[in-house]
Amino acid sequence: MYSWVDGQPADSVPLKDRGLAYGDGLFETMVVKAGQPVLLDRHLQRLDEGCRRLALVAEPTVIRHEVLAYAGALGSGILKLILTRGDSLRGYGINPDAPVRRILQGSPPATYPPAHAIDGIRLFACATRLAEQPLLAGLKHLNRLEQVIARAEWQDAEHAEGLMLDMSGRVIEGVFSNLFLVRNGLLLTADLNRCGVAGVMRAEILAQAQTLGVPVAVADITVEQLQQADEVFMCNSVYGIWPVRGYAAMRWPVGPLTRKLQGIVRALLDI
Ligand SMILES: C=C(O[C@@H]1C=C(C(=O)O)C=C[C@H]1N)C(=O)O
Ligand SMILES: Cc1ncc(COP(=O)(O)O)c(C=O)c1O
Repeated sequence: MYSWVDGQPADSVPLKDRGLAYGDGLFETMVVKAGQPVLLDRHLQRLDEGCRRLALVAEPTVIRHEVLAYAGALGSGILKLILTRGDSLRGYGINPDAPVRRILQGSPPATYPPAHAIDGIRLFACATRLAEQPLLAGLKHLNRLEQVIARAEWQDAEHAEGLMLDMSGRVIEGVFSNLFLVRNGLLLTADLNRCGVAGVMRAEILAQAQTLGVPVAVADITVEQLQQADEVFMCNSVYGIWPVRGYAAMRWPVGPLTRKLQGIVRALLDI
């Protein structure tokens, strides 16, 4: 399906686009089912927060309207929304008059091996560490070189995802997912105030767990805590939940809370 730029069919952006020059922008990747974007409100909420923190002046009503129209035309698949700070001349200085650019791209539904969700995955131990930058932490901004470098660390099919630590050795997230662990009935995910992307699926899982009455915590996670976990799983807004069976020499069974949350998320994503 054709991409749209500022609401019009297009397959290119100007060379002066600041998303290209500096990664000056944000993106959202969402699943579309029967013409409807799944978890749209959460995606738009994160985008709004990103716009606020980067001082990007976007038009939320126009964006929502355009995403819904594009999703309707796509039918089912993956919708990627990119916002950039539009055009500027050479140099970092912002042109306050340049309108934010909206890019919408559609692709076919994701085709991950069903075994990832059924049997669980092994995590590659990424050597690439996440740098701490509270100004950007949590945002899904366009500067994703850490993830690009980390994803190039492994090519084998044994590892479906990689685990990333921060510079201090805290367990943060996957290369394209967030991490949860379960220990003595408590569901724990990493504090993302220094680095990491605050995933839409992570937010949904925290909310669903609270509805189920499961105690949840958002806190720093050490490698020792990971080792002692009863269950570990990864999540993102496209594949839902993948149980984790192994990381380095650590092993975990696929546990009951992982399966329960997986069932809820599968129903949401219709997978
Ligand atoms: C990097 C993108 O999106 C992320 C990756 C996935 C995925 O590969 O499953 C899903 C959602 C996002 N977390 C992208 O370019 O769309
Ligand atoms: C680094 C990183 N962490 C986490 C996620 C999961 O985010 P979401 O649940 O919004 O798909 C992504 C997806 O892009 C990501 O790139």
